[in-house]
Amino acid sequence: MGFHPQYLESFLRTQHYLLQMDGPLSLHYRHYIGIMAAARHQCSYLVNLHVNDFLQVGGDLKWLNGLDEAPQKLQQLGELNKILAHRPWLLTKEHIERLLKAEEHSWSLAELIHAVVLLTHYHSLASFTFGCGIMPEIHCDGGHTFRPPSLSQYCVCDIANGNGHANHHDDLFGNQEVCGEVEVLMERMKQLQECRDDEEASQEEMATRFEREKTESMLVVTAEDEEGVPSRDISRHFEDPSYGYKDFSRRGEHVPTLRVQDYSWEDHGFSLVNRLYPDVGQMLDEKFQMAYNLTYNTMATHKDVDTSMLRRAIWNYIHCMFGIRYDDYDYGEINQLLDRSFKIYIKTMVCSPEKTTKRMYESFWRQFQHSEKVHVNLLLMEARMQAELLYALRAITRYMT
Ligand SMILES: CC(C)C[C@H](N)C(=O)O
Repeated sequence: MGFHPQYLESFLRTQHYLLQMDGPLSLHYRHYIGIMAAARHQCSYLVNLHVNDFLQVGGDLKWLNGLDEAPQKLQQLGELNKILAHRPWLLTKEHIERLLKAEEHSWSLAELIHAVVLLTHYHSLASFTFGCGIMPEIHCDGGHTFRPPSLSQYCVCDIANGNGHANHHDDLFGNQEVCGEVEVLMERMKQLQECRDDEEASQEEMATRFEREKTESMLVVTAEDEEGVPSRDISRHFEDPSYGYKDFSRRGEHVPTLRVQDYSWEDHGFSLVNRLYPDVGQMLDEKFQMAYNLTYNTMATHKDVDTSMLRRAIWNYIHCMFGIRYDDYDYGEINQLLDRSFKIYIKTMVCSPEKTTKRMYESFWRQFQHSEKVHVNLLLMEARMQAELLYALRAITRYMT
């Protein structure tokens, strides 16, 4: 994240507030919820971090044996954790009610909002972590080091010699298709910009385009079908493998549409969070805006480019996978701007981040900078967080009214 200091600041401020500052939940609960959320995606890196923090603030070692050794109140959060992580559109006010009316194990509304924000924060942070190839340290289970792809263009000998340019590797990477990738993309953006003005699609046509993109996004195959090697670390105790994104995408379940007109972060979610957990709504809002608007006006080596169309396509594609529709957006643009290998990366990173591979990371946008790929990861992470939050907050609103 250090590539994007402005964003990093906003991220750290929010995270610090959620974990350390005054809030409805006790400190060890906060870290434990972080562990639960990261474990949903088997993210050992984040699990390890929060296990340490959990113990440091006096958390009970026993709880780390698994959710069933934690207090009933936390156990009840397990269901919400699962649904939020994999099929948030299935959340209903009944789920909320069960948490709020559980007699002595009840959650207060404020506690629940705090928990929901933590869960969505750590689900999406797990996406970012895997998306950037961050692994536990080399001495830990599942750990190995990460070499930035930009380095892979160089020979170790070049670096040792202080020879920064990949001269003799140019032919290797210089095949035609990869070479023109950025220019082709820029040309498409230009064309779309021009067409926008003279051709208005009907409401129906726009709705059809959304549905088509949503259905297609479900069919994007994320990873080789083999199951991952079960990890031996702590996260296995929390994870219920019977429930994942894959289950429903395989069965081709229908994802209902949430129209942003009916429930949006700006008009609905934001004020609900702010009312129940002051300041956090504001911080999240700033962080979303920061990620959405962040630009350096560059495309690989090209400068002074307006990239808003491309960034919007990425953001809206993620929301589209979650069934969230913006009536005024033409989803036809997505197919023009995001190619297959990019979609595979996006879907894997957002829906089953633990399946992201180095190869997937390297296969998309090969001419772009490493920092630009991290930038993509920020967009994916924040869009995912907002999507999950929207569904959780909508269920809470429905319960309250
Ligand atoms: C994600 C990238 C397309 C972002 C681009 N480099 C920009 O500064 O806007």
